[in-house]
Amino acid sequence: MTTITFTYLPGDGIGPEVGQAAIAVLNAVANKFGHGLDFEEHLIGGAAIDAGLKPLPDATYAHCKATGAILLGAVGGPKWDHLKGADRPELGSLLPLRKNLNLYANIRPCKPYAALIDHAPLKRERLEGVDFVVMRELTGGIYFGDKGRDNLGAYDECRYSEAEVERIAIKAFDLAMTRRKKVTSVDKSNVLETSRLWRETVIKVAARYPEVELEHLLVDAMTMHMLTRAQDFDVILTENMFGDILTDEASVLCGSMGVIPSASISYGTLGMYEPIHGSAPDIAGQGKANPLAMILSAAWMLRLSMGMDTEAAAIEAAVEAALDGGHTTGDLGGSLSTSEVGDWIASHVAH
Ligand SMILES: NC(=O)C1=CN([C@@H]2O[C@H](COP(=O)(O)OP(=O)(O)OC[C@H]3O[C@@H](n4cnc5c(N)ncnc54)[C@H](O)[C@@H]3O)[C@@H](O)[C@H]2O)C=CC1
Ligand SMILES: CC(C)CC(=O)C(=O)O
Ligand SMILES: [Mg+2]
Repeated sequence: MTTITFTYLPGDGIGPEVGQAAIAVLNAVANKFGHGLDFEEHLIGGAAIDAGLKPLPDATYAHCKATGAILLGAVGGPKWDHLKGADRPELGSLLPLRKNLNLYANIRPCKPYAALIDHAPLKRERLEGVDFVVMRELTGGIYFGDKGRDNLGAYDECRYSEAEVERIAIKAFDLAMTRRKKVTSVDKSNVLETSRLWRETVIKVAARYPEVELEHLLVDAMTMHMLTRAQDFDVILTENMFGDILTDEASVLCGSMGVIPSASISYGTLGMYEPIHGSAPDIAGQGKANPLAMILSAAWMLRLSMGMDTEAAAIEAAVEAALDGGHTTGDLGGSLSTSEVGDWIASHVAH
């Protein structure tokens, strides 16, 4: 019997709500395919702080390292906003987890579901045929630089080494080779030195992939191109902060923040899987959160960390069926609660 083994980190806000829905779906997958399900739930972020622990408790990190497969909800929220530096959930738990596990490649897909095209706030012709993936660098850049306050004000340092740019570029080009063979690299090389290094390095890596078309765009213009000619993109390669911002924008093409999953990977099967959204304090505790991004993240965990393609595909088919049938939360125009959507998908997987 194969066992689905992972670390479950519900975190804060809607994290535990969408997490519970994903666990229900994973239970259904385990039953349907005759697998064991072995996961431990650990504290992270504000939930850990409230329990009197560090934002990333040692036991949490140790278990993540041991299983090498992590399903995370979200961390942070207004309750912990008064905290400073590494005492904050975001800086003290999520970022070190990504950095210490060397999860440098964050993959975020944008392929609007047919059932949602008329729901999105853009015209149908802007959305039909859209199918791109953002390859976001995740362990470098401004989020990880020296930061602080001094007598002049405040500062956040942005650094990238050539090796950091090269390895994420290789991931993007390798992915493009399995798709439509186009990489769009997004930077701000008209102003930033890190972006100049980024562009030079991407050009060097591109020389090793003669079949792949390479396009460069500046990030400010990219925010416009993404809404006006999204069909032109295949793999979008970008640094940490630009990828963070551009993928929230991509959620507009997909109909909601609640439908885009992500995988954070490096080498081998190690991976952390999480929705692109945050803890959504404005809707937390109300059963309104859309669990699809979390459920799809669980599917990616099965596929990328455990090689369970069939099981992942079963979840993805159930999500598509839920959307086709209108079994959705309010953000997508439906009337179901978070757990009702999770249960609907779990029962679809079970049949
Ligand atoms: N990976 C993580 O743990 C992340 C954590 N955060 C943290 O989350 C907190 C809230 O940040 P925000 O800027 O409000 O971003 P957010 O992504 O939590 O929410 C932005 C908007 O999208 C909506 N939304 C998000 N997820 C949704 C879902 N599953 N279903 C329906 N609607 C959804 C929210 O209601 C809100 O209106 C902050 O403390 C932030 O630092 C933010 C992003 C990622
Ligand atoms: C703490 C943030 C960097 C998390 C975030 O917004 C993200 O990874 O999308
Ligand atoms: Mg973000």
